[in-house]
Amino acid sequence: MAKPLRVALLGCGVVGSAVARQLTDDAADLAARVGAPLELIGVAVRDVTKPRPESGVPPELFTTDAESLVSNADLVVELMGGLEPARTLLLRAIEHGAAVITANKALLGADGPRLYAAADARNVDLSFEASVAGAIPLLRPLRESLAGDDVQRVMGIVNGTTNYILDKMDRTGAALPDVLAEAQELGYAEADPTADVEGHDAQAKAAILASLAFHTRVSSDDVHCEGIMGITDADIRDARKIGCVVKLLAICERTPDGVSARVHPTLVPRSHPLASVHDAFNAVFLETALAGELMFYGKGAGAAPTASAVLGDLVQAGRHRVVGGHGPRESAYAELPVLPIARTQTSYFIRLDVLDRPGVLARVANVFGAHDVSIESMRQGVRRSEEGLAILQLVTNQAADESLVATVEELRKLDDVHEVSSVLRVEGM
Ligand SMILES: NC(=O)C1=CN([C@@H]2O[C@H](COP(=O)(O)OP(=O)(O)OC[C@H]3O[C@@H](n4cnc5c(N)ncnc54)[C@H](OP(=O)(O)O)[C@@H]3O)[C@@H](O)[C@H]2O)C=CC1
Ligand SMILES: N[C@@H](CC=O)C(=O)O
Repeated sequence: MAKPLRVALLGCGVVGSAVARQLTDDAADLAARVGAPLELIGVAVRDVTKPRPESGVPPELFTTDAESLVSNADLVVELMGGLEPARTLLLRAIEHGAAVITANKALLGADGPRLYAAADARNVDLSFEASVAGAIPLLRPLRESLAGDDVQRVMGIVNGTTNYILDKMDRTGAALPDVLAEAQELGYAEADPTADVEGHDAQAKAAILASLAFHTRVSSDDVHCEGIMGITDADIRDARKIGCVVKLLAICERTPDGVSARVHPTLVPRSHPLASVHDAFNAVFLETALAGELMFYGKGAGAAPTASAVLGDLVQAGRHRVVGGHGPRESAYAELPVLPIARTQTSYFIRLDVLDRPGVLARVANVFGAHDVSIESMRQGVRRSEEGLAILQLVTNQAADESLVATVEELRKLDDVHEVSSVLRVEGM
């Protein structure tokens, strides 16, 4: 057995506590797998007086001096979250030659290439399996197993909180704010849950996935993002009526013109495997040139599942310290253009409240035709006779998003249209 490896833990919240607990409870097995004991030398937190019995960390190991900690460690595990001071601390740890492990998708989505380059230059491991889809082994397959294949499409549910909320709304009819509170209590939501419900957490994960899948530089700002706060009970009911369920999807595509990445609420047919992803579970589909279709499924959030991914990275990085070698590198990449959402091919579900009068269907259809958008299906809903309105629910065939946006704009201006009451994208029909 080699001499102990010094581990610095930055953060001891939901995930950090579970990692610390496992480092103590499973010390002997982890040491055997690494080939050296993992010695926790300190845990950086904001408040050293906060009791954290669940972590099993002796009180004397807590510190607010994260900088000294990272300068003295062989392995640094960052579970604080946020951009700063996490970025500065990780760069400092790399500079000191420590291998770094992080679950911080916000930081990687915003500034991943800078960290990848720093780790490569210093020849140290930078591992971040837990940053996307929690416990699911997804990034290592992308970085290693599929390195010789061409990934063409990544489509998945990568935020546990919003899946928990949408699934609960679908299954129980509960209201969004009540279910969000539950997701927070269960430890799925980010410290600021707006990152979950407004789609920014999934946006950062989509940037990481697109960068790894297509070996190019995609940052969070390149990812079109819409959250779930606008999803209403009526949307959930409409989805049900047309045999769909609403999911927040991250979709990354390689096209002949470049790459695209987007996150938005999406209608998914109930027959599609993603429709059966319940609670805080995540699932990701990959379509590749050689392997064909692959699906990854598992727990995407929560203390223990996320700790599993972090510890996997820690064991691998520790092993490299003991026997040599290093994990995959990310600083060699193509500079592929990132396409705006306007040029992405997609389908829309549109709900219209129209005046029920002769010729209305033809006039509505003309608007679609004028923008080269064809209608896949149309359903006329219950007539609200006192207002003389009828509800039309239409699903389009695939078209450029800009044509679909223009179609909706023109529908809004049509005299026959009282209101465009819902617009959602559809995938997997
Ligand atoms: N929760 C989950 O299911 C998942 C989380 N992640 C990611 O893991 C990371 C940690 O998440 P989570 O455990 O939920 O977060 P928490 O908010 O529960 O914990 C954050 C911890 O970091 C400490 N901390 C925050 N800022 C500082 C600072 N400036 N200096 C020192 N310590 C600091 C906090 O200290 P104190 O306790 O004193 O406030 C706390 O212990 C995040 O990047 C998150 O996105 C990834 C996958 C799943
Ligand atoms: N808040 C995130 C936690 C994991 O990344 C989520 O809900 O998925």
